[in-house]
Amino acid sequence: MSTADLYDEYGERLQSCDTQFRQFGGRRDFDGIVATVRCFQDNALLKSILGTPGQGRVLVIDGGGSVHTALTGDLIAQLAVDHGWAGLVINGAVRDSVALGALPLGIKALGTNPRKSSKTGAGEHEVDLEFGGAIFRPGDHVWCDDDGVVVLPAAAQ
Ligand SMILES: O=C([O-])CC(=O)C(=O)O
Repeated sequence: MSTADLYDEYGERLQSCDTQFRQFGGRRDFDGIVATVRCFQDNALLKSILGTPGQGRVLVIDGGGSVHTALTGDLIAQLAVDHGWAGLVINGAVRDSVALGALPLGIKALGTNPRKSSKTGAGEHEVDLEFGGAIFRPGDHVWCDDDGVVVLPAAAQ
């Protein structure tokens, strides 16, 4: 179902994220149960999460809107594919964008930067995130397509 059709069905029970993401993955329509991570210019934590079974979930990554460093490149995205993740929603940047477009993974992000992120592991996993006027809680359902990113709270399902 498209995000617009979902909005028509659920109305304001559905949250629509105002952030104007770009599409980078080889899958433009993707959805799944939300997992979350918050990290700022550091991608060791999200890499470790994407190395665990995704079971069709979407990892929502709040990088604080920074496009100063790339939070994901082709190696981390391939790790996500190999572990069964449906997609990534990144409030931050990616790199290796041409290679990302060839992967069977949804990837929404703000933009690109070739600069690497640090690898300290700083960040928080499975916390509630808020950006673009939407709240992403672990266990919610998120849908993404060319029109946007919408979230249905687990409580409204
Ligand atoms: O290692 C990194 O920081 C990200 C990266 O380039 C990749 O996933 O290929």
